[in-house]
Amino acid sequence: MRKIDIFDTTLRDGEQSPGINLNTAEKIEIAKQLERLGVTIIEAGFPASSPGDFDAVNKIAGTVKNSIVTGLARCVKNDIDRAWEALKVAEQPHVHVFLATSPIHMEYKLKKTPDQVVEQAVEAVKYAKKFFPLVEWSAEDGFRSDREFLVRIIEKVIEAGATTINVPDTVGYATPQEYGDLFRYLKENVRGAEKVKFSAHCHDDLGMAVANSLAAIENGADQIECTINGIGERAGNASLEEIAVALHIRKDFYQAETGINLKEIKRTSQLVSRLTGFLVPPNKAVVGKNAFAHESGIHQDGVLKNKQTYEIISPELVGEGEVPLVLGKHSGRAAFRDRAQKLGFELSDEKLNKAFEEFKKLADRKKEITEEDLITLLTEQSVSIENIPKFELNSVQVSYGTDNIPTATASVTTPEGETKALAATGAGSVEAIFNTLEQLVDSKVNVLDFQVTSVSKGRDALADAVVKIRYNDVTTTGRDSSQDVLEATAKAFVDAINRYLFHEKFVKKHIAQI
Ligand SMILES: CC(=O)SCCNC(=O)CCNC(=O)[C@H](O)C(C)(C)COP(=O)(O)OP(=O)(O)OC[C@H]1O[C@@H](n2cnc3c(N)ncnc32)[C@H](O)[C@@H]1OP(=O)(O)O
Ligand SMILES: CC(C)C(=O)C(=O)O
Repeated sequence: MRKIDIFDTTLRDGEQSPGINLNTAEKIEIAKQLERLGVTIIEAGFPASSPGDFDAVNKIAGTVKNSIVTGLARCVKNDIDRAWEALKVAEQPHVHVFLATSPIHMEYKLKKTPDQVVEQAVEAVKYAKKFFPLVEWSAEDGFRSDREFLVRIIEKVIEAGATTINVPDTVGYATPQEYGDLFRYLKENVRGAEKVKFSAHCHDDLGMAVANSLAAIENGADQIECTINGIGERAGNASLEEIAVALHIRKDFYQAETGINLKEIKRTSQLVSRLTGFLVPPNKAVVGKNAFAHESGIHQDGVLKNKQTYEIISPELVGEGEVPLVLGKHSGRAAFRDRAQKLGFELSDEKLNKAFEEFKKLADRKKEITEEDLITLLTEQSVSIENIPKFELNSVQVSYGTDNIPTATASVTTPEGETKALAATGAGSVEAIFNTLEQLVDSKVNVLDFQVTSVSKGRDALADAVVKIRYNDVTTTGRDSSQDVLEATAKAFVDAINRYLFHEKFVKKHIAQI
């Protein structure tokens, strides 16, 4: 297995994301977590850029012991001096100097000829070498640079003492094949290439940063520069977590390992997200909330039979806790049964099917089915009155307005199989429902108590209604739930009547026998 060094630049290039501004304490917290994660190098900042960055780099250099700490510097003496001031306390002082090598950057940005750029790079590396044992030199916009010029300048900076050569795709323009090919070309054509590490640094403008980094590895790169959650300038950098996990899962193909403690990945991602305020998209590979969540019935059925049918990464690998199967509108019976059993419900097939039908109806209307929703649905089925002719509520409709008399219309199927519909008014919507249903069950019903509570949180929460009645001298309590408060109320009322029927048919008989 080849060892690939992970150079984390979350605190430097990552912090260049518009909208991110970390203070020293936050940077130290992230650096300590990166050390736990096992990255080889932490780029802690750009010491010459501000007193705050200087302070953060200096404190991190004095704190972190198990990863190399580096800082960025232009090919300018003052930048290198500031970097040395900040980094001299480090265990293995390392500096990262850079200079652009593409025609467009040299001509328009630096306003220098290629010869002047070579001279400036060499001088800077020589100067840095006076202080730092480890000097990385980056050819900024290296991918868009002329290959022969790259070979020339890289040979010169190696002679000047550079220990790592970084060839960035600064603007995220490369394709994997081209970027890989560039690494192969440089490794084959640069004199002294075997004396240094070659590093890749990719941006995600075309969404290819990770693919390009992996292509560089296939073609001889020894180090990858990347960030947690892929944050960074513009569309960001290559995601550290994706690269580390890809190399691990496909070690059969890449034959390379990073030394990253994969179990720390989730925690690191969450910390960076919290401190930067950059939320991780739910569908983000490896660290997204949905990265291990299976929602569709066919997938869930497969996963229950054998996880590997649809899961190439186990959540535990990256320190993610157990991820329950998502129950939603695309789920099937297998996942529903599995969750019901995990929640401790032992339902007959008939009751389970009934609960599943209710669940599907609810899932069509509700974005997220919570555990409380499921428990409510399953409890209803587990205590439901089976095998007796009973009332079924077919529909209920309420007309309400602040200036109108509330009117409810309801339709029920009676225990005898007859469909009846009626309308009645009331002082409020609930009373109108009760008055209508009372007429449909043909006898006086006293409502002794009535309560509605919400089962879960949010504006689309399920409503749970409880209605206690006195009906033909028997007291029963009905309960039902629905996303709509009034529908839950009507169903709970009908449930109370059915419990009376159950009482008459079974309980009374049972009492008479004793
Ligand atoms: C690809 C990358 O991500 S590179 C890193 C980018 N990161 C940053 O720029 C963040 C920190 N930067 C800063 O705080 C500031 O830009 C500073 C402190 C570095 C410099 O600030 P200023 O002195 O005001 O210069 P300004 O940013 O306006 O322009 C950059 C200057 O550096 C020059 N320069 C750019 N890159 C390099 C380099 N690698 N080596 C030497 N000079 C460089 C530019 O040509 C320009 O010079 P000019 O002023 O003579 O035209
Ligand atoms: C400083 C260099 C490595 C950089 O960030 C880039 O080229 O994107």
